[in-house]
Amino acid sequence: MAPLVLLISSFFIATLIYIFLNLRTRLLNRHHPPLPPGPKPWPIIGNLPHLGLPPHQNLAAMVPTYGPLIYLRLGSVHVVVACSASVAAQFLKTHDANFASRPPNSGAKHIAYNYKDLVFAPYGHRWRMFRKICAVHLFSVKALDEFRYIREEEVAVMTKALALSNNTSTNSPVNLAGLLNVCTTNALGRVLLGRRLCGDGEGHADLKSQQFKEMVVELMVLSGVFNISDFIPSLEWLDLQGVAAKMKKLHKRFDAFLTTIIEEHKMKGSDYGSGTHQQQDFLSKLFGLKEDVDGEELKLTDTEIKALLLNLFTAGTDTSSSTVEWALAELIRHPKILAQAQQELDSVVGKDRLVSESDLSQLTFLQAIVKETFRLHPSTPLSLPRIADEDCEINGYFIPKKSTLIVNVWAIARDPSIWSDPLRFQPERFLPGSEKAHIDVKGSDFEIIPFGAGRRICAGLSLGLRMVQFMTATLVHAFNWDLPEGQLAEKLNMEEAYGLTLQRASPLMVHPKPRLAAHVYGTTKT
Ligand code: HEM
Repeated sequence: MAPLVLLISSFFIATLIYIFLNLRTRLLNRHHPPLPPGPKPWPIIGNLPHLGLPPHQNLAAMVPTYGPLIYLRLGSVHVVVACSASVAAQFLKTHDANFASRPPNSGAKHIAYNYKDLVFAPYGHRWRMFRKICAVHLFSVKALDEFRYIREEEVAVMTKALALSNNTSTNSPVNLAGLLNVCTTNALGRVLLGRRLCGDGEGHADLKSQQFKEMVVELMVLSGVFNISDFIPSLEWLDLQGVAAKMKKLHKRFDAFLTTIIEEHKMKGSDYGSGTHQQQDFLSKLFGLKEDVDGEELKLTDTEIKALLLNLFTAGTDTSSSTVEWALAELIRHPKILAQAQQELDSVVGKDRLVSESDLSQLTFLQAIVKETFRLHPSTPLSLPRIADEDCEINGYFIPKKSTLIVNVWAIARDPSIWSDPLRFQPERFLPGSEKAHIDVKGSDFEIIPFGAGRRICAGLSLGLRMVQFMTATLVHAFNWDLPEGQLAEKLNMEEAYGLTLQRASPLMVHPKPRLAAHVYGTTKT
């Protein structure tokens, strides 16, 4: 009986909230400029049914009807969606200080240690401290250069695994995403913890690493769900989609994993490195933190350390590896572009060694390919949401305090009023002398903002960009690419699966064919 009473009273409360919100909206519209246009909301649930799957595509489809600034009411929450570069710039540049925090959500509560992390920390002291620590010890040019050898070693391991896959008698195709993910996770693992997380990097993954990858994928899928309880808090106790229960279970697994890592690390001591490389890993640096040069307190608790590691491993692996997978899929579909990129690489690097990170600045065409991939396949198509601290006005529309801001990065980068032939993969548009030659992906050109923009722009932009460019360059340079027998390049499935990150609906299965001198791959004795 009790659950029925609770259910009825929850709906009663939700109905009262709905009536109150309707009244409030009318009152707001009387004293303020109007809210932005948007589809008519349903009672109680508001526009939740309008989101559909995948939401970034459905929201983009609303632009011709409502324009580039759309208002939705999701349950009891005001939501505004920015779907053009100029509207995004209004929010993330002109009014960025007002949108510097993230809205409350079940993922932050149940998975990210109840907002004790960096990604969901409210704008303030803890967030600044996390950003400062990461900026100095992980993402500065000095830190990136210090750990360059690790990324180069891990990419070489992946290259060897791909070359070896070509020698096997089974002739089964390789799941490229799997190896790319192992590569990014191990490169990050060695920088953060001083050790690999996924087997040996050559595809012989152990059970633990398989479980870790599954946890990251599950986190992305759960974080991408529009959880009804986030929008109708009175229904939270019902957990209608079962999302909270799954999140709590996942959190327990992550926490056990991270607690073991921290305890093992404390026992092992802080020194890491071999041969000429004697750097301390990031975790050891975190343990040693006390205060910075300005005397500001920078000491982190164990919970904060686990929350930060959780952020870095989840935000920093899948995003980069899936972007490279999309890049390769586009290049396989466009053999002329692939050949042109290989020509550039051969002339800069030659055929007697692998690409090194120091080559990247000379690879203009390769960089254009990476930009074009970020344009068509941004790894977080709806970026990460922000929340309005105060009421404000954008383009003559009223944006109420506590509105959630969604920036449709995916739609902006396909806007036909900004991009010519927007659905075509055309890296030349970014080459010197072309229409978009000066456009970059680092948050100041709002036509293409795969890393977001403003104060909460991606903390790992410098690493993510380097890693994507480096892995793409290596794969293009070291191999020609065949599809499994019977599959035609022009018919390659380019559908998107839905999650917080933009995965391919069907993983890219390939046969890599080495094209450099044999000794380069490390599979033969020189
Ligand atoms: C292809 C690579 C990547 C892409 C496309 C990407 C994209 C993004 C986006 C769109 C945001 C939200 C920005 C906003 O609110 O405006 C974000 C935030 C974040 N990213 Fe990335 N990311 C990538 C790689 C990385 C890497 C390698 C790391 C770290 C190892 C990382 C760590 C973070 C963190 C910590 C935040 C939260 C920042 C904050 O709230 O202050 N990301 N990323």
